[in-house]
Amino acid sequence: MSKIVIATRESPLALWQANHVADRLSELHPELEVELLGMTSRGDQLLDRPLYKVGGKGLFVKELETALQDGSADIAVHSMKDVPMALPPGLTLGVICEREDPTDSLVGVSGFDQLPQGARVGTSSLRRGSQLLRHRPDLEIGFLRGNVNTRLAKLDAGEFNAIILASAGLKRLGFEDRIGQLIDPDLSLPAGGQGAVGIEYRDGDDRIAELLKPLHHVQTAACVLAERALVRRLDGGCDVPIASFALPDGDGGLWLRGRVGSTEGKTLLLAEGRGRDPEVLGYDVADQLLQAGAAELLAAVRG
Ligand SMILES: NCc1[nH]cc(CCC(=O)O)c1CC(=O)O
Repeated sequence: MSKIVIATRESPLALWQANHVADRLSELHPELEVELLGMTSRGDQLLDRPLYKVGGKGLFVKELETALQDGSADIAVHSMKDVPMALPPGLTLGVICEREDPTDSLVGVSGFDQLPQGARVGTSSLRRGSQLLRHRPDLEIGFLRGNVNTRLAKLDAGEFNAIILASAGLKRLGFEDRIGQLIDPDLSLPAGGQGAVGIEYRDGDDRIAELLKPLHHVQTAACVLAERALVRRLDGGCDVPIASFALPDGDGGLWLRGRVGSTEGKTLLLAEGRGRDPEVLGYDVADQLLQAGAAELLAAVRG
């Protein structure tokens, strides 16, 4: 009997996603033995500091990739938002599953108009903070990290008037009723890969590629490829204020929007484009942002 070992982080959301992949694999291949290998990542340990200060890139995936490289696991299930733009040699992100809701959600109040002047909103994402301050410069952005459940508990303990979380995580974990408002992407353009789950495995592992094939979602993969090409060109990750979001343009191509902001929300560079080749489109929109001064803005954020 053949077997597949799935490496996953142990946060409730990561476990939900890994179990979801495990369930789908068991349905597709009833004889397959599916095993989960839970691991703690550096990103789950260093919770007292913002990601951009502890070297955000790769903090959530490194341990999982090591398990793939040393053979203790066959696949790793990731939130695409957390996966660095450059993969280690010998590994591939061959499968991107169908995207859940890619938006950000406002939790705690039913809309931004419900927040009084100077209200405290929790998020440690520079991307969310920058866009939110542009919309409502009076708000105070408060430090908020930890897994989805921890963040909701901090809101409930009264540390914030409202918090912002990815809609996908809330929906997957059964917290849909906590969503006060799905924030329009025009107000908070999502991060590259947000809402999509990707599966990484050893390049050339044909047995695994064959088992996973039905989980791949072509349209999601094209969108995420374009979004990540943009972020890669800007040398960014989820640790910098870059938004990158693609949608099918209804004409067989993609519509990609990108934004780069300053942390205090005063500057927000916008660019967009349409095209059929996801990577070319991503680089094209990134180049527009670079021409508008994105590199200087990001250098100032990184300090
Ligand atoms: N950085 C943490 C992280 N990585 C992926 C998600 C949500 C799920 C997703 O985007 O697929 C979250 C939590 C959040 O941003 O609220």
